[in-house]
Amino acid sequence: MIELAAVDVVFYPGTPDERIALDRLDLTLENGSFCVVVGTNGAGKSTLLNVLAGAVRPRTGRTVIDGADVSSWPVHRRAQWVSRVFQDPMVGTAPALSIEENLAFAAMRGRRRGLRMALNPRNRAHFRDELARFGLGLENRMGAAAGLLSGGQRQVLALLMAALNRPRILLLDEHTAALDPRTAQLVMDATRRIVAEQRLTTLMITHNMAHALEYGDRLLMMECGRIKLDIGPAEKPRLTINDLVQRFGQADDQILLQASA
Ligand SMILES: Nc1ncnc2c1ncn2[C@@H]1O[C@H](COP(=O)(O)OP(=O)(O)OP(=O)(O)O)[C@@H](O)[C@H]1O
Repeated sequence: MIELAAVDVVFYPGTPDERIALDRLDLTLENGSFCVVVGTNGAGKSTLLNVLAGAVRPRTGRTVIDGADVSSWPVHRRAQWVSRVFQDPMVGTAPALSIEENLAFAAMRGRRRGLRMALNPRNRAHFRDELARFGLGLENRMGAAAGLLSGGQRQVLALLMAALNRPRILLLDEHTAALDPRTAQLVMDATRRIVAEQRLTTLMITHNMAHALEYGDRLLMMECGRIKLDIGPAEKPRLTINDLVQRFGQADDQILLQASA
């Protein structure tokens, strides 16, 4: 279970530029929950993910993962439990390393062993099987540098790397926003499969309202650093885009535009 309790994040406190990014935010995520996070620009969504990853240290509050208080753990220590896929496909993979080396690095995370050890025949066979499931032919290019892949292929690799060691929480930060619609669909389908197969506790930020409705079993709407709406598994399947706009009281141009896209 993931718990955030009374988490406050304020940038530039006490100055004219003060920004309250998270406002005494409480959140509990059950294990295996696939939670979608929506909200307007500046609502605090990325800050929420940054707090969970340890990239932003809150002014107050606690972050607890499966009973362990990780509030003071830096990013690298949390990396064994927390995986993240970013919007930019170039961020999650090392371009000069081959596909299999990238995967081996991901497999090594949090363990004291060398790259060569992680590139053993058993792991290689596992990487090949996992890559083959995407249907992109990447399993036949395992020695190719990741930098030679398309953005969509790199994002698939980043997703596979993020999920490889079954993290305690998977953070998806608009991970399909930079992809063309067809590739975005492929990555979303892969996301759904991986999350379901491994029962990964997942938080996914999206500005795509169709994705917000279609994926996940819980939906959070953030506004001004708070959770404005929290829709659970019983209610979410029945939600429509019109419901969302009405219930959020938000005839917001951005949301309406993306809903109709
Ligand atoms: N590193 C930072 N330094 C200063 N202010 C920041 C920083 N990160 C976020 N903020 C501010 O905190 C608030 C929340 O930002 P955040 O990026 O979490 O919102 P968001 O919901 O992810 O927005 P978007 O949808 O545009 O990505 C905003 O007012 C933003 O300007």
